[in-house]
Amino acid sequence: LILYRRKPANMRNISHVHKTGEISNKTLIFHLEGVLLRSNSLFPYFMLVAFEAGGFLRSFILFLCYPLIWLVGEDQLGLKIMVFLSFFGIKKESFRIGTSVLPKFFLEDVGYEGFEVVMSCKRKIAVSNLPRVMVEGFLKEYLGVKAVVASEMKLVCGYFVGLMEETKTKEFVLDHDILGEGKAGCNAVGIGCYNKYFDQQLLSLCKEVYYVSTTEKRKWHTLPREKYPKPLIFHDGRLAFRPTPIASLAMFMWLPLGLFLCIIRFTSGAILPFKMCAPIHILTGTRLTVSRPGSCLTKNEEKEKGVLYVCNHRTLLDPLYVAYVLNKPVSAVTYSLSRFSEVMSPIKAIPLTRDREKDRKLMKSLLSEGNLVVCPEGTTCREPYLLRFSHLFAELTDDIVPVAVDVKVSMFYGTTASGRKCLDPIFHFLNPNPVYSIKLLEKLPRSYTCKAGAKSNVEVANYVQNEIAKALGFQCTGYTRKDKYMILAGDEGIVRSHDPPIRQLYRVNAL
Ligand SMILES: O=P(O)(O)OC[C@H](O)CO
Repeated sequence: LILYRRKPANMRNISHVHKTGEISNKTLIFHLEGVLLRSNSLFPYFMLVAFEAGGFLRSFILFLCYPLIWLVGEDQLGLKIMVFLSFFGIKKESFRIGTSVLPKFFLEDVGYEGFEVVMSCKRKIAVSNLPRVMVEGFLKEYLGVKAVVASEMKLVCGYFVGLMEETKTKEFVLDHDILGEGKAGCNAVGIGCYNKYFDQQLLSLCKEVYYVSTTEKRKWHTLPREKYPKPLIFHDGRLAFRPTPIASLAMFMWLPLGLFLCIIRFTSGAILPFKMCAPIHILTGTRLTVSRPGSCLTKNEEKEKGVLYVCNHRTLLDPLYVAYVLNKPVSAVTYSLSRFSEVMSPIKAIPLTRDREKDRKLMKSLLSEGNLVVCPEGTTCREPYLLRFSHLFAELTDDIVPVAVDVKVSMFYGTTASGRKCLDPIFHFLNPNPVYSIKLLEKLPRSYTCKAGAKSNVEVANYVQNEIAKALGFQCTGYTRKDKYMILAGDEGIVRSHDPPIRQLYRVNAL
């Protein structure tokens, strides 16, 4: 039984869209929450805004208000309460969550069946009850919608006051000539959901109207990753889970214990020798899986110096885990290392300058002293993709060992593009069971090196990138650090180089 709040005369069920196949050349007006998203609750999206833009305290207040929001209705007064609590006092200029954080969560909530219908139309107009700043980035970037009809947020001196302007949908559509084709009497098709508010005036502009029932939506499948209209490679924000009310409750209940475990994990890692901190890490719930190449290393190879370990970059902690697995002294070079991380690092960690000559000299001298770990992507990537490998490392030595690194977290991401980088290890260790996986691959064959094999540095870098991708089942891309930061933070990710390291802790004998 399908119940509709209001059934226009020309209304049909969405399942008819496929049968007729007539809408591909028409303008489609669809309701984002009603037609694309499987979940009926908007709370997680506001929780993300509150947490990422406002912090723990703001998200906690929003969480405490959830019973009231639920009572007054998430679509009605509850929406206004969520908007107010999440946005009040946030600076508009620095608000990038709509493009850097929310698209991942929207994509994970998209229903495959609704998505197929929406994407079958070339010209799409989206309507949403959420503020424009939350949805526009996703709708335009991933779905290619022509226009978004959603509320603007009121501003005072560049800050959100937490109130939405009233949306005059029909006027907006007509004024901007979004429908074209002579406005009234145009060839538009509307799709809404029976229990979601979908501007009735807007519907009156449509020749055909389709509705989705909630019964139908419950049977919808999640959109498989390979069907994403564009690969999701970069995203920002600390929360690694969808903050539904129940999941948020779990997070807030976990925090006191999590903080305690985080302090133990962090301080033991920074102060104790690896051999002593390993059992502490295991007891506190961190996991490490290691895989080594088939051919066993000879005693001489184990003691070898001057080996360059080239790994992909998942978090700031990659070189530490590689050092732990190797169980021999190594140094690490890395870009954008915060002073805090540099000081706390239990291995010799030195920031790169991005001046090719200076970096070459630095890495050469470190290799002459011992083994070195380098992450040529130059920045971390959270998804199963590898960014372009900078080829500087390939020129330095022929003794190269690729290392494939992966990390699994369930609550917080230990990386950030626009947040405080010094908190990266703290957030990583705040996870209940962070899992690290290190795969040491075969040393590069002589034929695939620059000196002995006469390969170009680019060929070697690409070869290593491919070997690591194969080992992890990831995809190689040509994206760079600059691309990532332009997308997520709106800058090039250039780090102000600081003075020479004030303190480097040589923990060689700690091994
Ligand atoms: O993700 P990023 O840009 O903070 O990169 C991490 C740094 O390279 C520190 O290892």
